[in-house]
Amino acid sequence: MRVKICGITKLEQGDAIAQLGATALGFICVPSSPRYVSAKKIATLIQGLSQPVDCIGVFANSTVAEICQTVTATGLSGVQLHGNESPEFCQQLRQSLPETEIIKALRVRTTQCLTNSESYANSVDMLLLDAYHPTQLGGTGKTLDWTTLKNYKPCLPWLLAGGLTPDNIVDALSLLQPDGIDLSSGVERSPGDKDLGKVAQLFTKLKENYCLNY
Ligand SMILES: O=C(O)c1ccccc1NCC(=O)[C@H](O)[C@H](O)COP(=O)(O)O
Repeated sequence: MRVKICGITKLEQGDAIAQLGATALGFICVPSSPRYVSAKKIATLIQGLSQPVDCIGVFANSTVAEICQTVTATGLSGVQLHGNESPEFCQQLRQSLPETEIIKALRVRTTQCLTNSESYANSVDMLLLDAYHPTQLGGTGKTLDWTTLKNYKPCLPWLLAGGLTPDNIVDALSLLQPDGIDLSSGVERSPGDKDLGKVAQLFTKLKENYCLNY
């Protein structure tokens, strides 16, 4: 199972989180976020990591040119689109960045969102389901209604996000079988400042309950 920890802003924390078992680190490229990191900073963070890990840049309603520029400048291995990007936009991005993983985040407001997720089948590699919030795009700490996802079997692999914590992860994974999980505020002290104790607790829970080998 993939485990993505999002909102990394400090090298020592990103490195420690990768060593604890994260398979992906997320870097927020949305300037209005308190977790925003510039392309220059992301490049430094990625270069400083002591072990290989997927490095995902999180964008919201950026242009193809802006995303390509950031990917080229940083060495990101993937991008997560967290705004209102259409399947056509994702297709265009894929043509411009054929080697880069593309994850489309859907902020689930109604069950119609889940049906619409099928329209991304040919334009992205993975889906991420996050909670809807009226004023914030992500990192809200708000959970999805997991029961509405019980029969969700999309045509693409998917990550469960939204308000996951070391305390609720076992409940979430006992109901759902995503291909991976994504956490941000549930493992931090304040926006962008990760709590390594909470990250360690998360991996302990995952190992105890799912026999994960890290
Ligand atoms: O985290 C942010 O500040 C953010 C800002 C703008 C767009 C996306 C953002 N985060 C995206 C993520 O992938 C978060 O990990 C995801 O929303 C889950 O966050 P949380 O509920 O805090 O675990």
